[in-house]
Formats: sequence, structure tokens, C-alpha cells
Amino acid sequence: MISVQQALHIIDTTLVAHHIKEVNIAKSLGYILAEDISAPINMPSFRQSAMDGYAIIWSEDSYYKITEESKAGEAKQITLQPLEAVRIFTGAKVPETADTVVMQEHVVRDGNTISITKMPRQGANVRPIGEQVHAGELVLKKGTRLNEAAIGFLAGLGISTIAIYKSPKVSVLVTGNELQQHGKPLKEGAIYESNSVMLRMALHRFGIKKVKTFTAKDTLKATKKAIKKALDYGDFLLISGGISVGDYDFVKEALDLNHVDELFYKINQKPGKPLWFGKKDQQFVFALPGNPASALTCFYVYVLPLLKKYAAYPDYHLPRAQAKLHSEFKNTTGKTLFLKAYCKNGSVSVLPSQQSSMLNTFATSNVLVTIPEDVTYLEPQEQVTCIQLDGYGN
Ligand SMILES: Nc1nc2c(c(=O)[nH]1)N[C@H]1C(S)=C(S)[C@@H](COP(=O)(O)OP(=O)(O)OC[C@H]3O[C@@H](n4cnc5c(N)ncnc54)[C@H](O)[C@@H]3O)O[C@H]1N2
Ligand code: MOO
Repeated sequence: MISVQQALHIIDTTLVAHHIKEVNIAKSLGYILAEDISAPINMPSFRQSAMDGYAIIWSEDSYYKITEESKAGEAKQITLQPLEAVRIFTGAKVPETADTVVMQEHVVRDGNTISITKMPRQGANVRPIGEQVHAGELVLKKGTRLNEAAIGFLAGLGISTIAIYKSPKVSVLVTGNELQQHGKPLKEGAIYESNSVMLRMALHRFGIKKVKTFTAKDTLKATKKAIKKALDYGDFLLISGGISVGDYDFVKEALDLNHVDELFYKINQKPGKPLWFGKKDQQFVFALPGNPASALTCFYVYVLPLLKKYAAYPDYHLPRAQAKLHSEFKNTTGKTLFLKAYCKNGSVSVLPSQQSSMLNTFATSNVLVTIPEDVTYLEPQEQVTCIQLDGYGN
């Protein structure tokens, strides 16, 4: 059995190859940019008015004669003389010779003349060419996470296709004779299968949409066959259940028969002790304990970082934060604990139902409190590390 630190070290030092593809920007949300982006145009590409008002050649005078109008989207060339004003609107082209736009609130208009009640500084309210970025300038670096602001920025530059790092395809294989699909009343001794949809939703939240679910009964033959099929589909395989030591736990043996090499098995932690991790060529396999809270905890702590590494996320672990423990806590297990908990305003409460079979309080947790294996007692108000579960990755 290895420690949590050792297991995380193996995850951190596992090399993962990246794969690049070209996508439309509208399909790039949450991905990591795989190329440097230089601006193809100046932004703005012409001198724009930042206000609705009047364009003038700045002077000490307050009276100007309105000669023309410039609307957004118009390309007409207007030449302005001193003491003339052009009625102008936000985003419209500022006439060649004008250097200042006076906002309309600072003007009294009388027919075709204006009297400026508050003269701005020379150059005010004119966005110069290339004010935001110049053509040819490096504007987004390879490795940038694409959020909606970045995508909007690229769209404004007229860029519609970019190179991103692919996210993996994932197979989810659920094992167990007791598993029943939805739609019929529960049979005696059966349970509704819940890990596959839970894992699929977790994958979706972190941007992984290509997920295929497989099932296997508790026989070596069926498990071996299902693993082979699941490996044919995914870059990653997540197996649920059948990894403990019972007579009908065949996952470990079936992985061996499929030539998946073990990188670790069993971690001194609760939940999730029997977690298994291995590799076959460039494919990664996690055999998650079947208990739902164990499977999800192992997903957050070990699986998600490697999935994010595949997609070239620079920070691939879920964010950690310190918080003050609301009540005392005893750890008599000698294991590292990941506790379902709720954190608000820097104070964290450990929730009831910590058993690994229970999701009832996981459903309302926003953090997992980590208690190291060598810590036996924590007083109220002591600082603890919380793995943050909300959000969509960093
Ligand atoms: N003698 C020992 N027994 C067990 C040990 C041990 O060290 N010695 N470890 C326990 C721990 S800790 C865990 S965790 C479990 C892990 O067992 P498996 O990974 O083999 O999982 P299963 O036995 O198949 O299932 C465990 C539990 O979870 C339920 N389950 C399974 N799959 C699903 C699913 N898709 N959806 C919902 N629930 C599922 C299953 O019915 C069981 O109740 O082993 C302990 N035993
Ligand atoms: O380690 Mo198991 O995951 O406690 O139930």
C-alpha cells in the first residue's frame, strides 16, 4: 500500500502525450490553446468614437457649426474644418482631421450649432488605431485556457479557427451483477446503477464530451472481454467496482490479461483504498472502487488531474484552499481522509454520512477536507486543506 503523496507523485510524473486539432472558436471553450496567436489586424482598425456626441478639431472656442453626420458602420470620408462639428455616434469613424469627441451631455445644441459647456481634453473619446492591439502583435500565448472572453477577443480579431489540445475520449466500464438499469422497480438484492452517469457528468463538467459506457457481469471472461472493448474506444478507461479482494472481483486479473501494466494499487486513504492505476501504451486505466463516494473522490483527486494533463492544462489539480475547521475532528484510522464538507466564508464543516457508500452529503459538499494520515486530532478553528469541487477547472 502506498501513501497519498506517493500516489500523487506517480500521477504528477506520468508523462502524457498531447494531441492537437483545429477547431472553430465556438467549439473551443475550456480548451488550452496550442498555438501563439498574433493579431491579423489593428484593433480598432480605424479611429472610432467612444461616445455619442460631436467630433471637432479641439480649440479654446465653445461654438461649432454642425456640417455632417457619422454613423457606426459608415465608411464615408469627412473632412472637417476648424470650428466645424460632425454629429457622431459610438463606434463610428472619426473624421480624418477631427481629434476630439465631445459627449452630447456636455453640449447645448441650437439648430445647426453647438455650444460646448464642458470642453474635454484634446484627443478625448477617440479610440486610436491599434489602441487595443497592433497587427502582428502576439496577443494570446500557447497554453492559454480559452474562456468566453478569449473567444470573444479572437472573434473581434476576425479569427474563426484555432489549434487546441484535444481532450481525451473516455470509456467508463461498470462491473457488478447487482447493477440494475433504470426503468423498472428494483429487484431484490439489486441496486440502481449510478456510477456511470455520475462519472459521465463529472467528465462533461470538465469539458470531456466523448464518453462511452460499457458494462460487465462479475465473471473473469465477461470482465476481460469488456475491458478489451472499452480499450478499443477510449484514451482513458475508468472502471467501477470489482477491484477489491472478493471472490467475484475480477478487474485486476482481467486488466493483467489485457496487458495493462500496473502503476499502483491500494492507497492508504479513506475512501478509495483499493484504487488501481495502470497504463497500456498511451492509454491510461483507473479501476475505481465501486462504492459511489470512493469512485467520485478518486476521480477528483487522481483521475481528473491526468485527464487535464492530457488536455495540456498547466494547473491540472483541483484548486486547494485553507479553511478553519468548524468543530474538532479525530482521525483514528492512520489513513489520509478525504471528507465531504461544506465551506463558507473560510469556515468548513465536515458533513455527516462519511461512509464510502453514501452520496447524500456529497451532493451538498463544495469541498473535500484532506486530513493527512499522521494527523490524529484537530481542534476547532485549526486550518485544514480543502479541495475545491465547484467550478470548471482552472
Ligand atoms: N475483505 C475486504 N473487503 C473489502 C475491502 C478490503 O480491504 N477487504 N475493501 C473495501 C473497500 S474500502 C472498498 S472501497 C470496496 C471496493 O470494492 P470494489 O471496488 O470491488 O467494488 P464492488 O464490490 O464491486 O462494489 C462496492 C460497492 O459499491 C456498489 N457499486 C458498485 N458499482 C456500482 C455502480 N455502478 N453504481 C452504484 N453502486 C455501485 C456495490 O454494490 C457495492 O455496494 O471493497 C470493500 N471490501
Ligand atoms: O476505501 Mo473504501 O473506498 O472506504 O470504501
